[in-house]
Amino acid sequence: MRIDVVTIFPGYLAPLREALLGRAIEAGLVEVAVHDLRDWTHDVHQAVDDAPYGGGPGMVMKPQVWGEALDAVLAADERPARLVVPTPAGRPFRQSTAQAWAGEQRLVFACGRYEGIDQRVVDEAAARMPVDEVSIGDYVLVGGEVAVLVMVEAVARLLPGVLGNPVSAEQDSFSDGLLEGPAYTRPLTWRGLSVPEVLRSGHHGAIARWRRDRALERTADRRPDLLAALPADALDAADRAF
Ligand SMILES: Nc1ncccc1[N+](=O)[O-]
Repeated sequence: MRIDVVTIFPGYLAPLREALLGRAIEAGLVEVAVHDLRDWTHDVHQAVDDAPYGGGPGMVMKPQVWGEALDAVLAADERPARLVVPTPAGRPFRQSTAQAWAGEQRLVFACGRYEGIDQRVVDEAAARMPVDEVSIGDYVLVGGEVAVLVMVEAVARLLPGVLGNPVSAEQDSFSDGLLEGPAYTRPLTWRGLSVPEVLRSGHHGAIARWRRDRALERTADRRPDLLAALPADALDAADRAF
């Protein structure tokens, strides 16, 4: 997969080259190219924004600059691309979104700052490629760069070979619609607190049942909305206690 990010703060995306993702890039599992939007300005001030039509606070990013930038970035590789625009006004980004995007050959992220990007950039792009305006949460960040770090990590870890043990991608929180329950490792007792007996029993059936009960309990407590959204057949008789 090739990932391109267009931003006025390329330095914000430096963490993409660290750790897990850094190794995936070195292994050629994913290519990442970060582009400075200002490279496509032509004025001495390298202006990327202007006052909003209709008035109101803040500035809107100019369509001409974005149009030239996206044309150039898209032309750099013939693989079909999906354009992703992080925005608080977007559809929610979920694990299912990450799973869907993991099948893409190319993702191009357009990081908006200020009050966003002139809508015509998205509308014009949508005529020639899939475009997703997505939000990582109901709070307002200063720009889309942090959201891109979140989304790239969520997608890249699903790519074959990126995670050491791929099974854990399936057993993630959300992959079965429930939150993950508590996890424990050595020592057996720590500051007077012991690991639940069942996890040391070697009885895989009981362990699986205990883990599901803890996941159901935690989901009912912290995310009742997820429990309510589960398909009817997702809960078996033993689950219905929650
Ligand atoms: N929440 C956000 N705030 C600003 C830009 C992007 C955002 N997002 O969630 O993608």
